[in-house]
Amino acid sequence: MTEQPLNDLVIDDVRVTFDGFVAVDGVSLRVGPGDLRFLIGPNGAGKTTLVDAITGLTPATGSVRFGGRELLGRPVHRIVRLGIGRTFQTATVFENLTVLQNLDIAAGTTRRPHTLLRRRRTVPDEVQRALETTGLTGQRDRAAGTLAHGQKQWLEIGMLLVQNVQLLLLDEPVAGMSHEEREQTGQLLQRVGEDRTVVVIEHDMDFMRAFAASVTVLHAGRVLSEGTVAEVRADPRVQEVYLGETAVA
Ligand SMILES: Nc1ncnc2c1ncn2[C@@H]1O[C@H](COP(=O)(O)OP(=O)(O)OP(=O)(O)O)[C@@H](O)[C@H]1O
Repeated sequence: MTEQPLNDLVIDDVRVTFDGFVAVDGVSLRVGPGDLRFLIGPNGAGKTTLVDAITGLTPATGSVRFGGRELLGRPVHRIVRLGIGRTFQTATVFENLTVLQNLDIAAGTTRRPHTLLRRRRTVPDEVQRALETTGLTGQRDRAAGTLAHGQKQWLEIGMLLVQNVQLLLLDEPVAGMSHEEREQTGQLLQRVGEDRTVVVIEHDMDFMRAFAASVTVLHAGRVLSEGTVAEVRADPRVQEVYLGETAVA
């Protein structure tokens, strides 16, 4: 096995209930670095709730381990410190600050607030690498609020990279993007996923088909199917669930 077990995400029998309603009903799955796992499923399947459980936003039972460490029961900030980061459907960047300043703040550099706002000659290595990986080098002095929609999402991913995040959980990263932005985002996720563990919640089946290395299908809080894109597309249970929705097959 070439995977580093240390950075495997191992989810075992996770359950989340809201006032007796079971939103996640005993989900188990495993994702390793180098994989690009897409988490798909109809509305209400439990995808976001599962990610909320992993990141400490909602209480859950069972076990979620990353790098061998149990995450369930830890507060959000401690989970972040273990190298776990997520994005939401709407990018959360500081619109009035430049791309560089956003990355600086995410990197937690020790500069004081007033010096953070000043332009500077040297850029820390991890910030430079994040600019290059996300293709934002040419935009570094632009206010984040003036970026195109896709660029804001890439900046948000860059903000996770400078924090040395090893597990990225991305919620519909290409929603609202142009075709070209989707292609670029897919390539970015492939680069990021080469040596990190990446889980992408997605409704866009074309994007999933083009870029997923593996797929987990959730339905009614449970894992319905799992495998390569071809395997889940061929699964009659998946076709049944998606009948009348976006065609998977
Ligand atoms: N805080 C909450 N309180 C009560 N029910 C909730 C809460 N959060 C989610 N749910 C319910 O849990 C179920 C799973 O929701 P979740 O948002 O995880 O689904 P999803 O697969 O992410 O759907 P979508 O693709 O529409 O975002 C839904 O029936 C939802 O209504």
